[in-house]
Amino acid sequence: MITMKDIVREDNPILYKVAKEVDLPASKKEKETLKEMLTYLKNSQDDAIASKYGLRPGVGLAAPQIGLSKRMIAVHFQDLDGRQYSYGLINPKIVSHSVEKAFLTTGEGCLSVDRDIPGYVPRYSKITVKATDIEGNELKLRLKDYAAIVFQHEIDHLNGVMFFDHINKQDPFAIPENSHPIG
Ligand SMILES: O=CN(O)C[C@@H](CC1CCCC1)C(=O)N1NCCC[C@H]1C(=O)Nc1ccccn1
Ligand code: NI
Repeated sequence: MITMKDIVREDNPILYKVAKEVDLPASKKEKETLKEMLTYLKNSQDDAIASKYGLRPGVGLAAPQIGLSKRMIAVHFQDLDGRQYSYGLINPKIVSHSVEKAFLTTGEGCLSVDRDIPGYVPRYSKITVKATDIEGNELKLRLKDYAAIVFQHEIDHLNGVMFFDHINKQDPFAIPENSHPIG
């Protein structure tokens, strides 16, 4: 079972590497790991389990965060329209995106960052993601707003990019042009 001790923190160089593509079909071990990542998210959102094991609630997790430099992510959340997303994805790729941007009014955090870093994180408001799921099916997901933000945060981790890299250094709360707030 993945717990907070398995999650690497921002001083770990693995978070700044470009993760390697997974050779398909994924190995038994890779599939098992991806399932465990999804289970972490579900556990972390269950108050009883989260408090019992001291889990920080998360809606997404990328393999580098558990010390594995492989292109695998898990997401488990409902968007603001109540749409449920629960996926373990292999080699996710953003194949197209809007010009328009969006940002969470709360800013962002990260399970690998044990401090609050204030500021808006501008991201594309719409993206299309292609990936392979745990069963080996090719997926094409059209995502917008909160869902688009979560997936971009996770795919960034596969490219060694952290949420704070996107915050405007001069004015962290500057409203990016051609963008809209979420939440
Ligand atoms: O790479 C992945 N991560 O670092 C886990 C992050 C991913 C999200 C951050 C912004 C977009 C994706 C994460 O989930 N969080 N960030 C740190 C603490 C809070 C937590 C969170 O937003 N929790 C949450 C939100 C809504 C409902 C339930 N729980
Ligand atoms: Ni993160």
